[in-house]
Amino acid sequence: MRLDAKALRYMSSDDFRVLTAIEVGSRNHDIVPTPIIAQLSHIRGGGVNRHISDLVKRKLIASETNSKYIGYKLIYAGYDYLALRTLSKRGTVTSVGNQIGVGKESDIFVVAGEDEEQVVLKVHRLGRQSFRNVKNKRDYFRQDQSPSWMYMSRLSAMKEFAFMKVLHEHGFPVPRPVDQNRHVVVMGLVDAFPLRQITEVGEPGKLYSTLMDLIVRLAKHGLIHGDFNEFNILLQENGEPVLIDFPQMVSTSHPNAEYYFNRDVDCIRTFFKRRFGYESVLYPKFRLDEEKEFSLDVQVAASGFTKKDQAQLEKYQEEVGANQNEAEASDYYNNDEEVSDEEFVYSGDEASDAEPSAKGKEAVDGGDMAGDDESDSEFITETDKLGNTVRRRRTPADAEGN
Ligand SMILES: Nc1ncnc2c1ncn2[C@@H]1O[C@H](COP(=O)(O)OP(=O)(O)OP(=O)(O)O)[C@@H](O)[C@H]1O
Repeated sequence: MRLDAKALRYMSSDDFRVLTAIEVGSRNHDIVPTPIIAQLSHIRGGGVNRHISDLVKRKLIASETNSKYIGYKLIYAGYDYLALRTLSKRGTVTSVGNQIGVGKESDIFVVAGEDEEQVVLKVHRLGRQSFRNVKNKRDYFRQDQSPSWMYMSRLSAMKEFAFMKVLHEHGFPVPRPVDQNRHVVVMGLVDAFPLRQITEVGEPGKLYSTLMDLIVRLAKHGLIHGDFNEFNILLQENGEPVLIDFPQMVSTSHPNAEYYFNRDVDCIRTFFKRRFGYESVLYPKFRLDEEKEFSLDVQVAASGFTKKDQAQLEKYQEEVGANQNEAEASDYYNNDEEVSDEEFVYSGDEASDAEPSAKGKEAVDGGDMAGDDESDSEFITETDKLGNTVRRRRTPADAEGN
């Protein structure tokens, strides 16, 4: 995935007006005809054609023909540009740096934020891993009938940001929420390793209790993570966990709340047994009569991420099987073949019906998802300050011997 921020500088404000006009026009048109683009961008005459062909060349939009006319639509990169431009105007992103992660449905970058501080930029890309699973995928492409992938990615980013905000405000260990626009979330950079990469901890019992306490504390606040596992928990050097990803977070009043709660608990139990040989007879049980301290689920709904949004995302997750436990699903994702971003068109049509699939986490995590294979030279196993054995990706600093 490319997120070539340098190219932002070479975009004129008219280029952006045309790009924005296509975004706006997409609400009512599968493919936006040139006269509408001219009208929405207020660029008259031949000017608009020049900008359009420029944007096509830069692969920010794609041209498409239907039975009546030739029109244009945004593709991934174009949507990225619009979000980046907004974030940079707000000053929450000042330059784009390196990609540090590829999730199943996101790309993660470390970028400079306000005052040059390093922050994480997460670009949501719903649909990337799931084309082959979706039963009614055509529905997602027809904007007039149901949400497009672009829209779903935006909802997913809104959800992540809304939850991160309320959780952060209530002292939960999550990254600091910085900003959100379209399908992009900006958050604090957490200096930690995913639990998935930790092969040994000093006191597994202590960490186990901390994590179970976190599950219970969330429930007391009206929430269930729904995907509480070694991929979504980062472990800091002081031994404290940070939750980074909550795509499936649901209210404790959700009809399947008990199932999700138990699955979170089981995930941790299974992981601790397998990875650290640690087992405990003590583990939390779901209790609806639990005295709720807060109803964060209600606060999230009030924050702008509505119940309707939540329901739409849930429908999507059911369709693609995304509410499958991530650890169980990892083998499946590893088998996906690589796909180029250009092939992935958001709204649409026949052309987007090809089946691009996940790059999968392996693009960044190396062989990690496939198992515990330590032989990958992309990775280093070392001991951190707390005596935990951790496995991490090699950086240029390692090559320089720093
Ligand atoms: N705030 C952060 N600070 C540091 N690293 C982060 C942060 N957010 C994400 N990462 C890194 O990026 C990786 C992927 O992030 P995340 O789990 O949010 O993406 P995702 O698309 O939801 O991935 P998946 O669904 O495959 O787990 C994480 O495992 C972590 O290594």
